[in-house]
Amino acid sequence: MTARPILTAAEMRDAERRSGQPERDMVERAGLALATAIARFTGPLRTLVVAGPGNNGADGMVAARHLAAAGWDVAVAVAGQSRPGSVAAELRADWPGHLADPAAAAPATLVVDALFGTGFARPLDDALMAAVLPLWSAARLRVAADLPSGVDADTGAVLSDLPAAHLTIAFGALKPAHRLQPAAGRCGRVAVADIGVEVGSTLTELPRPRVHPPTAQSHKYSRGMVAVVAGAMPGAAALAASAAARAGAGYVLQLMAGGALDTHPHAIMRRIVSADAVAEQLDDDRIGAVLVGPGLGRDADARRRLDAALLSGKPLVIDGDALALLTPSRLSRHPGSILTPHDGEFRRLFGDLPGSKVDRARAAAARTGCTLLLKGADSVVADPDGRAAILPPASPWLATAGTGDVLAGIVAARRAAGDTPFDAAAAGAWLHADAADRVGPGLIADDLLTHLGPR
Ligand SMILES: NC(=O)C1=CN([C@@H]2O[C@H](COP(=O)(O)OP(=O)(O)OC[C@H]3O[C@@H](n4cnc5c(N)ncnc54)[C@H](O)[C@@H]3O)[C@@H](O)[C@H]2O)[C@@H](O)CC1
Ligand SMILES: Nc1ncnc2c1ncn2[C@@H]1O[C@H](COP(=O)(O)OP(=O)(O)O)[C@@H](O)[C@H]1O
Ligand SMILES: [K+]
Repeated sequence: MTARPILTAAEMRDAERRSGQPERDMVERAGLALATAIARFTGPLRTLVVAGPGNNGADGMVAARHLAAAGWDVAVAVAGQSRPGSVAAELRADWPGHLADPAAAAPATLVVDALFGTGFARPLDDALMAAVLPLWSAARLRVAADLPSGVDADTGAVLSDLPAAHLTIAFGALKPAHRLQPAAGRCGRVAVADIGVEVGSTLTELPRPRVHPPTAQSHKYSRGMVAVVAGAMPGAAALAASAAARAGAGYVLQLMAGGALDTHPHAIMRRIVSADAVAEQLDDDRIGAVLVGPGLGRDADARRRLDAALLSGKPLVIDGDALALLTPSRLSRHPGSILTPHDGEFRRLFGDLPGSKVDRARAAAARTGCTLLLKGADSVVADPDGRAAILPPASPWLATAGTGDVLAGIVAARRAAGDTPFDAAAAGAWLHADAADRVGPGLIADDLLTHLGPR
């Protein structure tokens, strides 16, 4: 499946420039797409379009014209001065009705937020905020043109705390703020409208992965063998090992420091081995990926197990406790590994890096030569070659202990099956979120296991 591109504000402006289309034409297309989407979303409602001074406002003015022409009861409020001669100024001059000040505008059932889009990355000033907040609050339906006003298109930061949109029509392409939190949570449903601009980017939305169903020629080792190097906490490692098996690994070997050998599922080969014996166990050509971290512990014994995993020369997935025991310079000696930190683990390793979550993940990938799967409500996958992808919003019910272990197991299964590090991390994140959707509210990590796999 092709992945939808995600463009920063600057990349979008570039794409618009390169398209060679007159600005007015693009604004007309954007405004028509906005009006069409609104009319598809709802029947005629008393509507207030709040238009800013730039092209985002211009899009709103065009949408107002189309909705009014379709017989809707549309009022327009305008904020700020449009640059004389600009498309927005022309459209304001052409509006046949009254152009209200937002502070004096009457509330309406539907508010179209066409204040600011990609051109604006500051909080709304106090007077404007005081004027529009009651309008947004009173509306039963809020539709944002391109982006909800008050969010930073590139970082997903919320700069002005306005009530969330129910629907956002993104023009030309998704922007990072449609997928990065907290802004993504302010967008409601997001639809992308074609405005005749060709778009492409090294940043995409994370697409549904291809499944690798077994064939008549498959055998358990050809489907991928995963070794899980565990330590003090067998529960976390067992979740990861089970997830690897459910996600399609043909053979899963769990190397433990202790605990009960005879636990479910019995399909997993469990061995209690001393730290000294881990290297020997991993010296097996059939092993396609080694997962280290879930349930490893952080003591001296854990360090020796981790060393054995790192020195195995196998494709690595490094998670949890293993990340706590490592440094960026040590990780950079194992390029091609997949790192799966949450925000806390990431900060401990790499400090407070500047930029968006995508920028941070990319910087860590470049520094270590590893693929980053930076988890959270807006998981990001970034490769050292600069490619990156953002997972569409996943179920917040994933915020429960052990779900990260399950994710690491899925990623390891995909890596063992021959996916590249980037594809394995991306597929793992997608399948994990998909399993969470299938379980539904109230999930615990164990529930994900029985919902992994192709639909
Ligand atoms: N650039 C293009 O050719 C196209 C742009 N489109 C739309 O245009 C948007 C981007 O347009 P713009 O780049 O004009 O920017 P925006 O309309 O997003 O916002 C920038 C405007 O805010 C004003 N502004 C800056 N600081 C301010 C402050 N402190 N208080 C009040 N106003 C302030 C600026 O003067 C400027 O007019 C996109 O999000 C999209 O909706 C689409 O119509 C497609 C074509
Ligand atoms: N609010 C949320 N919305 C969506 N996904 C979330 C949210 N919080 C956590 N997740 C996901 O849940 C998993 C949690 O992993 P992690 O933090 O390692 O937990 P644990 O170590 O307990 O398993 C990750 O895949 C993360 O992306
Ligand atoms: K807007």
